[in-house]
Amino acid sequence: MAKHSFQTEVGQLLQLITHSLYSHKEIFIRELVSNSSDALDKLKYLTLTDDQFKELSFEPRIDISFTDDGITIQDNGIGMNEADLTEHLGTIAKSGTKAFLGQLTGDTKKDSNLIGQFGVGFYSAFMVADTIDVFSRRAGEDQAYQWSSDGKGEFETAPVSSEQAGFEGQGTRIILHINEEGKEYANRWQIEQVVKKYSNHIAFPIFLHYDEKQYDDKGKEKGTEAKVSQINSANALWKRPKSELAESDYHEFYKTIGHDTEDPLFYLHTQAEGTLEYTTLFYVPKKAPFDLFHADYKPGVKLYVKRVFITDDDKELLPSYLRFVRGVIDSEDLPLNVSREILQQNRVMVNIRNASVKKLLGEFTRIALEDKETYKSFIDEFNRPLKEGLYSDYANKEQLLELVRFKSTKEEGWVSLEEYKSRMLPDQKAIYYITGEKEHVLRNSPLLEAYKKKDIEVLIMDDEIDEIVVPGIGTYKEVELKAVNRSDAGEDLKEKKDKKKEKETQPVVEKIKKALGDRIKDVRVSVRLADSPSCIVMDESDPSFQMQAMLKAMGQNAGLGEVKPILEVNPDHAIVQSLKSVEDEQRIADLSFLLFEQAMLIEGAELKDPAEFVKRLNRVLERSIS
Ligand SMILES: Nc1ncnc2c1ncn2[C@@H]1O[C@H](COP(=O)(O)OP(=O)(O)OP(=O)(O)O)[C@@H](O)[C@H]1O
Repeated sequence: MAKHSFQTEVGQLLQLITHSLYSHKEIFIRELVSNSSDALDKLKYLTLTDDQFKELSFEPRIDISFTDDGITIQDNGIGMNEADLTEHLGTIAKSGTKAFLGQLTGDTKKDSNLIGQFGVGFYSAFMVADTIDVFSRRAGEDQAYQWSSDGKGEFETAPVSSEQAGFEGQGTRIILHINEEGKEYANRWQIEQVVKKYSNHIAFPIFLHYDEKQYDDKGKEKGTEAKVSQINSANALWKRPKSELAESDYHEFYKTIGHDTEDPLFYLHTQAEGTLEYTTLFYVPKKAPFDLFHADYKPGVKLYVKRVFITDDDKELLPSYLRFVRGVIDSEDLPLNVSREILQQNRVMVNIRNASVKKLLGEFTRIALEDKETYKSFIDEFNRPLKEGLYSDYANKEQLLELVRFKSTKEEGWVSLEEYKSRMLPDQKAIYYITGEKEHVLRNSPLLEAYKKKDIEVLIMDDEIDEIVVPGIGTYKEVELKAVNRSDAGEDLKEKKDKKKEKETQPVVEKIKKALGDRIKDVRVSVRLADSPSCIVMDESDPSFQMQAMLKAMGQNAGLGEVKPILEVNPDHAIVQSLKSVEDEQRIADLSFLLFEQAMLIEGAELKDPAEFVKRLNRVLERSIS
């Protein structure tokens, strides 16, 4: 026997599973059955598309039986050789596993939800088993192998004979030597109930082997008889008429294909007939999948052709901004041997994809109108991917603009652009927004003072994607979107009297400009300030502070040079007023720099030279108390 150690993450995950999923022990059956079903799907596909497997006589099935100390689950699917066993049952292939494990809090309830989204798979069986033996033979290979482990850090693999494996041909047999926790499942009724609950609509038959007690005429036990019965309905759920399906059927099926412990937020079942015949069953999870923002996320939609599984690893079945959707696409018109490479150019596939996007966006729109509470939960989780759609799915931009939500200075919670537009003041020229990292910093920004005073609503955009997406929106129903931290948004606020003030304050502006020199791009008289003496804005053509930080983080700031802000000063503020009469160079410099540096600080920007700032501050303070 060859000894192997589990990848560190597997060890951690095993620990967590046993502690967090305690109240959901039964899911081990769902996970093992789902793995068997995947293995059958894979082999079925090969028998239809690969010459090497076309002759294979193959009646896909899953068998569950009992041994003296446990439960056995067997399938005649694709199987695994020694390398597969070591890799698939010794490591976790999912990207971002480390980051995921780092997110866990130690709070059982929260962690069990997170683990639900992560998908525990095979390892969940260690909740109910002291040791697990896996016997497997890969389709097309002669040698069978055994994998054994007690889930405590190591596992062993070895070649075995057909007798030892317990079967001829390809497939996998998993023997769970159950522990105290697992005992309750080692009977016919429990297994039947759990399989019906989660795996009724797995497309392959599941047979249960059990001993039935026999009685004589007098009702006395005379022995047992071995029986086999099929315990699931083995039809693809999505193919059944909607009228025959209850919400609970949809929900349990979701838990199987979505590997989730919770019900979905909502689902959408479409059976299209006509020029193209296909079925789609889409689910939106309650919680965002853990890998939603990982570049190598696992897609959630499986493609079938006439109920034959084709792929679950195609990121193009839906546009990437809808990658949180789980479910099934089943086409009657695609060829079975459609190669995954040409799928994207296939006319049928393109049509199904476009129609699916329309259907999904239509459903989101309906929910937004009819079920505010569900829509809020949806936006809480999926606002950001929807915003990605604004720049990646031009054809549906108008509809996406109605779906995305923002925070606002006028309302608690989420607001839509439509709501904003309906609240605009009669002479308001644009939809105003402010971008930045932290909501509370934005809400307290001096840039908002004039808008507050004039009762103009401003959208608060603290999601880092806003910075990239929103400037590209341009207009919403012919109303321009304008960032208030941009130089030209101030123009809109200007009134006649401001022109006069601008003129009067010009000498002060010149003084400050001279004092600050090349630290700033320009100094201007502000119309946006009410209480604060100064603020910082960026020139129309320059990237904002966050954009600069983002470019820097991505290593793309080379050639950008130093981007300088524009300083705006409040002509009515006492500090600015006082500068009119100050002649002492040092004092002009101190006050000018303090106006500039405080505006930087309030925007959350870093000061170039904090020590100098403190010296200046102290000079001014000293003078004020002497
Ligand atoms: N019965 C089986 N037949 C063939 N391969 C299997 C079987 N069970 C597991 N495997 C292999 O082991 C891998 C790991 O299984 P595991 O259940 O841990 O995760 P998964 O199924 O890939 O992910 P998840 O369950 O979260 O979707 C599978 O992807 C598959 O390659």
